[in-house]
Formats: sequence, structure tokens, C-alpha cells
Amino acid sequence: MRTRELLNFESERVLHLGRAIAIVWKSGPWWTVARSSITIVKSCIPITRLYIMKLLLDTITMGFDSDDPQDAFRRITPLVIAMGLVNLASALLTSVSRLVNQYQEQVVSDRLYEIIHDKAIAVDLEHYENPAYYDILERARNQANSVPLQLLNRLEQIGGNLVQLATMGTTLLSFNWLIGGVLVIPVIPRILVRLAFVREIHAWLQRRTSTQREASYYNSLLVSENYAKEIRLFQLGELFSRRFRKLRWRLREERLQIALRRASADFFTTLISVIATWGIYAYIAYQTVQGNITVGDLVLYNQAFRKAYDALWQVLQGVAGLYDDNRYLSYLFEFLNIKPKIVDPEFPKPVPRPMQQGICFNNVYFNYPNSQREAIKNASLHLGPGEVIALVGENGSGKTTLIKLLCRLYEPTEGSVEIDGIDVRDMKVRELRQQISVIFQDYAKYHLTARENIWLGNLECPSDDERIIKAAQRSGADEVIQTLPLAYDNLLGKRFETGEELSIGQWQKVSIARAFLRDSQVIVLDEPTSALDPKAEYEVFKKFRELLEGQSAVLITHRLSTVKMADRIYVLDKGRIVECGSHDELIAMQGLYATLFETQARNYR
Ligand SMILES: Nc1ncnc2c1ncn2[C@@H]1O[C@H](COP(=O)(O)OP(=O)(O)OP(=O)(O)O)[C@@H](O)[C@H]1O
Repeated sequence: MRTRELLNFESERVLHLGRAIAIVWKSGPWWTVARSSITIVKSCIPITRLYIMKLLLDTITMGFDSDDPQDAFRRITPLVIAMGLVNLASALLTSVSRLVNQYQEQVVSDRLYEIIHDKAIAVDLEHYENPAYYDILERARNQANSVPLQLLNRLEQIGGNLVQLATMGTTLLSFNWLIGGVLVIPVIPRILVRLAFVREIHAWLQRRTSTQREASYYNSLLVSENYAKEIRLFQLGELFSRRFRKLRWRLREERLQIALRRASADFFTTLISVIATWGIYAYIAYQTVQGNITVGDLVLYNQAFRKAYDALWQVLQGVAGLYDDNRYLSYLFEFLNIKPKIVDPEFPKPVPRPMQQGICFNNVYFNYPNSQREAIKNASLHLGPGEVIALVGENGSGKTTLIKLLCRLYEPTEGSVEIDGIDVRDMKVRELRQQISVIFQDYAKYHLTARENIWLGNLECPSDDERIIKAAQRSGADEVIQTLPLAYDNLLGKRFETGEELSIGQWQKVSIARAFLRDSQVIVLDEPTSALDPKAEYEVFKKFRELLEGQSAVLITHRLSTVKMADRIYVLDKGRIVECGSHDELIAMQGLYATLFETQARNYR
């Protein structure tokens, strides 16, 4: 059982490596071929150089006994030229390989970004609200995207050193085969220590991810623009900085403990290798003094031993490194293996356009993943074609959740959401979302041009389309944009030079324009006017039906004065729809809506 588990485990590792090599290969096959060829040729240079050196030394020592210095010089000259040529080739190959390596690393790195981004877009929204996912993402982002590059270097290291080991090893074995055995002895304990610590470091990395994430969170609080105002006004800087330092200290201490243990283990293994190496050198020197080998041989074998030892060590270290990389790669593939749950059905039904009966929520229940609380309980509602409905209720009553279910960002735990009687789960996700344009409370502020900020609402229309300006006019954003130095071509936000920051209300107008531009049947504005001044809010709602151009709309708002014009108002309380009707009907009912309305009206008077 244990063996089978181990085998499965190991085969998974091999798979990781294989998958990573496939990514590297597909990113640029020719770059991979070029790099491998250069590595092989480069690795043959040291033995060539060493052999010429041996010949040179032997020729020179023989020249000491010769009566004709001219003859010795004639024999030395071609060797000196050959050495020069080898050095020249080596320099040339080093430059070319640096170029090839750098380029290939860029190609692989860009491909990895592409793969990670594709996955980040595809995963369900629920993952972004799940701490375990953040751990995976953090690990994938921090380490795994550089690992295939490390893997490349590692394979190059192993390949190159294997060639070197073969050439140097053959030379040594021709001298004395016992040296081959001595070569291996000191390397084994070193490699065992390395493998043991690779395991330990990885276990520690897994354990420390949440601490690391917590520390990065405090770091982002301290340096990001979003918190800069509160941090200064509430003087939170010292507190967050202290917490950050404490977490980092804990991480540093744990790491130091491992490093200390590793350093002492390394010392003993290095001692063994130093003793073995001395023994070999002494043996070669003894053989020379005895006249069994020439001075050239002395240099050749000494150097060959040193280089073979280094090469063997590098090969084994490279293999241990592969083991190491494989663990890191598992982070990347753990992320890439996440399967989205919200996917297209096998036989999708088309989204009705134009819809005839409209959208229905039928006895919908919903729990957020990882939460025991029911966010929606038995909700049923209807939005007819061209109708405007409003969702009102206190904070946390479930309004935004209903919209997330409508867009299929989540799926009901029970019940269904239907368009013209077709369950939204039977439609293609992309087609469904094309028909709904939502501006959430926490809408996005893109630090792009004003035009692009609106155009992002409908990528199918050309980016210089007149409809962009019309949408801006409908939402009131046009007035704001016209005051910018470059009008629609002005960058928004302060992230880039020449960007102009807008007020919250002005950003909101831009985001509403984005919703208007989308060629959808339903428009959802979640707290659309919370930051608009009373005049702007009045303008939006006075003309709201004209602005809609026949679309259906869902309004979510706490300002009850603005929902009077809705055809129907749904009142939510702790996830339930507790009342439904027009403004007048609900007031007459004297229930929750009437109480909320009265409270607001009193405060405004
Ligand atoms: N991602 C989430 N994971 C777990 N629970 C959530 C999540 N988002 C919201 N909730 C919970 O679901 C309930 C409904 O939240 P929702 O955002 O729908 O309320 P809302 O009526 O839109 O509130 P508000 O008026 O404050 O915007 C709340 O109790 C909230 O705590």
C-alpha cells in the first residue's frame, strides 16, 4: 500500500515535470533546440582545453632536454594556436548562449503569464472569496511562474555537466578506475542532506503561506492608495507596520532555524569531500614522482578529477533541484487544475432575445460556499420585458446576492432562475452575461482613457464609436469628460502620468455610461446613484425610462425616494422577500417599506 502510494506520488511528480517541459517546449521549440545544442558544444570545451594543456606541458618538459630550441618552439606553436582558438570559441559561445537564454526565458515567462491569466479569468467568482484559493493563487503567483525558468536552467545544468562528467570521467578511468569510486563517495552524503532539506523547506513553505499572505496584506494596507487616507487620519500606520514586522520576524526566525541546521549538516559532508579530494591529489602526485606519469598527465588528471567531481556534484544537485522544482511546479499546477463549476451546458439553449415573458426567480435558496448562513431564502420575483423593478432592504438583506445569481456568478442551492421559462443553467454563460449589464456598488475604476472606460462595457462596438459619447450623455458623464484637457482621450485616475482623478460621483457616472453602452436586455444598477449629488440623481431618475430605451431594469438602492417610479418594488429582509408592490401599494400596506420610507422622509424634512 505504502509503495503504491509512493509510486503514485512519484508519477505525479514526473507528470509535473513533463507538463512543465511541454510548456517550455511549446513556448519556443527553436529556442529550446538552440539552447540545448549550445550547451552540449560548450560542455566539450573544458576537456579539449585540458588536453591541449597536457600536450603543451609535455612538449615543454621534453623541450628542456632537447638541443634544438627551434624544434621545440615549432612543436609548441600549433598547440598555442589551438588553445587560442578554443578560448575564442568558448568566448563566442558564452555570448551567444547568454543571448539565447535571455530570449528564451522571456518567451517562457510571457507564455506563463498568459496561462495564469487565462486561468484567473476562468475560475469561478467563489474562489476569490475563499481563503484557500488565495493561498493557492499566492503560491502560484509568488513562486510557480518562475519555476519553469528555473527548470530550464536546471536541465541545462544537468545536461552540460553530464557531458563534462562523461569526458572528464573517461579520462580519469583511463588512468585508474578506482578514482571513479572515490569520486562518488563524498558526493552521496552531500546530496542526501540536500534532499532532506528540500523536503523540510517545502513543508515549511506550505505551512507559512497564510502567514505570508497576512504579512502581504499588511504590506498592501501600508503602501496602497486605497487605504492612504484612513491610515493617516486614524493613525493606523504604526499599528499595521508593527503587525507586519511581527509576522515577518516569525517567518525569518523559522527560516533561520532551518538554515542553521542545514549549515551544520553541510559542514560535515564538506569535510568528507575535502579529505577524499586530498587523498586523490596525493596519489596523483606520488605517481608523478615515481615516474609513472608525466607532468602533463599530473595536470590533466588533477584538473580532470576536480572538474569531474564538480560536474558530478552539479548533476546530482541538478537532479535534487528538479525534485525541488517539481514541488514548486505542483503549486502552479494546483492552480491550473482548478476546474470552474460554472460551465456551459452540454446542449445549450439560446438566450431568448427579445424576451417575451421575462425573468423569474422561482423559490430560490442560496448559501455562499463556506458559509452556513442562508443568504437567500425562498425568493420568487418577476421582471417583465421593459419593466423596472427595485430591490430595497437593509444592509445584508440579500439584494446584491440576487443579482449575482441572475448573472450566474453563483448558482442557487435550491430553486431556479429562468428567462422565458428557460433555466439560466441551460444557457451559455457568455451569452447570458451579454444580455445583462450590471454596475455593482464596488464598480471598477479603470486607469485607462475616459473613452476606454465606457467602451469596456461593449467590446463589440468600435472603440471610436459615436455610441460611446451617447452613452456618456445618457449617464451625465459627458459633462465631466468634456472638462478634461484631452476630453475622451484623457487618462482617468492617478496611476499613470497625465491621468486626471475624478470624484466618486464622477466615476460613478462613467460606470453608468459603461452599462448604458452594453447592448443588453437587462440593466442592473446596484446603488447606482449613491455618490451622485441630488441634482444628478434627479436627472438620472427623471429620465430613467427614456434612458433605458426599452430595456428592463433592476434598481438597488437605499434612497427610497428614487424608487417610486419602479413598476414593482421588492422588499427584502434577512434574505426573504417580505413585501412586493408599487410604491403606493406598499405605503398603504404599512409594513417594512412604509416604515423605512417614513424614517427616511422624516430625516430629509
Ligand atoms: N462572498 C460572500 N461570502 C459569504 N457571505 C456573503 C458573501 N457576500 C455576501 N454575503 C452575505 O450574504 C448576505 C447578503 O449579502 P448582500 O451583499 O446580498 O446584501 P445586500 O442586501 O446587497 O447589502 P448592502 O445593502 O449592504 O449592499 C449578507 O449576510 C452577507 O454577509
